[in-house]
Order: sequence, then structure tokens, then C-alpha cells
Amino acid sequence: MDMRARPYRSVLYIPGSKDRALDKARNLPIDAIIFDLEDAVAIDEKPNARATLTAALAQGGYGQRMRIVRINGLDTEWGEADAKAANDMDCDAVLLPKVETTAQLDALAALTDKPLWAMMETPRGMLNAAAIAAHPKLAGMVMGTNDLAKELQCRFRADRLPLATSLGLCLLAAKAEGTIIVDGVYNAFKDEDGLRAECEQGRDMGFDGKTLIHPAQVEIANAAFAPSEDEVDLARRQIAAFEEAHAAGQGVAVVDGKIVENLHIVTAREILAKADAIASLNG
Ligand SMILES: CC(C)(COP(=O)(O)OP(=O)(O)OC[C@H]1O[C@@H](n2cnc3c(N)ncnc32)[C@H](O)[C@@H]1OP(=O)(O)O)[C@@H](O)C(=O)NCCC(=O)NCCSC(=O)C[C@H](O)C(=O)O
Ligand SMILES: [Mg+2]
Repeated sequence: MDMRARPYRSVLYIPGSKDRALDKARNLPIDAIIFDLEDAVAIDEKPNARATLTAALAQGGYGQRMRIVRINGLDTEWGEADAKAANDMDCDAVLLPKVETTAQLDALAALTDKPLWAMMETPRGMLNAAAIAAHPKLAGMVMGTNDLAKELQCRFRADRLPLATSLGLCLLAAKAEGTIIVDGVYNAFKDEDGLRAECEQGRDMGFDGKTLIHPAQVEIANAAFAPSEDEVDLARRQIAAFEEAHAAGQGVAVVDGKIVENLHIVTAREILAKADAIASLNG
């Protein structure tokens, strides 16, 4: 699989304390998993969750799904032990909550050799997004829209207007560095239409995928963040038309009444690479 095209359509949070959910994820068609030791785990369960998760990851069975462990903040009583334990777990990355400065990432990097991911979910984190995205160990960003709404004291709206500046700042930061960025969760996990609309909005904005809290959300996110059949068909026709124009000594082709230049071909090839990567996951 072309790693730059690796899909992150569906990124499911799983409480690290819940054996049944940890097992169920082995058979869900998700692109990535966030094994959570932070907010999904009750305080009394924190040390047990670390042990439960270590055992689940050692047992394996998660296939090609990207395995990300979300630890507690390093300013909590559990954070350092989580980070050290995650370093020894069979996982692909460590996710730090409430990242506000590159110094926090430096502190985590001193405890683990794994690639780092950052939860973007505080006003100060938004203002420092560019520096956080540029950290040499950073491999991905996750919007934490629940914490963000709490800190901004904003209201939840279907159009997410109060979050637009924050989403945009983090997207700019991630895209400037070529870093993966996935959108926040949709809390009403039984509301399919609401989830679909929010996924479409996130896809339109340029997010790579959506974080999810329940298996019932997976299919909708996978569909929204995959290239559609129409997009794949158009990409193929654009490439063919452009190559023909190029062979004839022209720099521009026309497809469906719209110009196609070299830059559109870059996007077209990315769409085909993403579709191939998804097909190889399914195959
Ligand atoms: C929301 C839930 C508490 C609902 O759980 P439950 O009542 O068990 O749901 P169901 O009975 O409908 O479950 C059906 C089966 O699916 C399994 N299940 C449920 N959720 C998950 C999951 N996340 N991953 C894997 N499997 C899951 C159940 O075990 C049932 O299985 P079976 O019995 O075999 O049929 C629950 O969904 C849940 O806990 N979700 C995760 C919540 C969570 O992770 N929250 C923290 C992340 S959100 C966040 O913090 C974002 C960010 O930081 C921010 O600030 O925004
Ligand atoms: Mg949060």
C-alpha cells in the first residue's frame, strides 16, 4: 500500500478497559483504532485498563488497522506510566491529549520511540497548531471537538460555525506539514443523518477521516471519506484526457466542460491511489 494514501476514513475510539469492545474491533471494517486510556476510562479503572490493553494488543488480531494508544496527559498521575507502557505495547503510535505546546511533545518523545499523534482540543493548542504540526515526531492530529467546545464555551450547532476557525487553523497546520488530520466525534451515535452530514462537511474541508465512538458509525464514515465512483471515474478520464493533450503538445485538456491542468492531475492521481489503498484493505 502507498503509505501516503493510507486511509483514515474511520478512526474508532475503544475504551482500553472494555474487553468486549477490544475484541469486537478485531472484526470491524475500520481504518484505525484509538485505544483509549484517557476520557473513556473511569478513574478507578485506569491502572487495570493499561494492563487490559497491553494484553489485547499482545494478543493481536487487528490486521492492517492503525493502532494508536491515547494516554492520559503527562500532567496527570497516570500519564508517565501510560507513556512507558505504550512504548512497550504492540501499537503504531501514541496519542497525547490536550496538546498545547511542542514542549509537551518533547516530554512524551523522551518516554517513547513511537510516532506521536496530538489531540487538538484547547484554545492554546489552536493558536500553536502550526508549531505542533511541525514537530519532528508528530505523525497525526485529532480534533477533540468536545473539549474544544467546552473550552470555547460555545454551543453545538449542526453547521459547526463556532468551531470553524479552530478546524480551519488545524487543517492549515496539518496540510502545511503533510500530516494526517482526522475530524472530531459526532456524539449522537444513533443519529445517522446528522453523522452523514458532519462527515460530508469534514470531507469537504479536507479532513482525512472522522473519529468515531460506536461501531454503528463506521459504515457512514467509510463511505463519506472514500473516493466515490463518480470521483474515480472523473479522475481516470482527466488523466487520459490530459495525457492525450500533453502528447499533442498542449498543457491543458477539457473534461466535462472544465479545464484540466497539471495540478488537477495531481489530485486525480491521489484519488486513484486512495481508492487503490482502500481496495487493498478490503481485498
Ligand atoms: C457510547 C457507548 C458507551 C455505548 O456502548 P454500549 O451501550 O455497549 O453500546 P451498544 O450496546 O450499542 O454496543 C453494541 C456492541 O458494540 C460494542 N461497542 C460499543 N462501542 C464500541 C466501541 N467504541 N468500540 C468497539 N466496540 C464497541 C459493544 O461492546 C457491543 O458489542 P457486543 O456486545 O459484542 O455486541 C460505547 O459505544 C462507548 O463506550 N464508546 C466509546 C466512548 C469513548 O471512547 N469516548 C471517549 C472518546 S470521545 C473523546 O474523548 C473525543 C475528544 O477527546 C473530545 O474532546 O472531543
Ligand atoms: Mg478530549
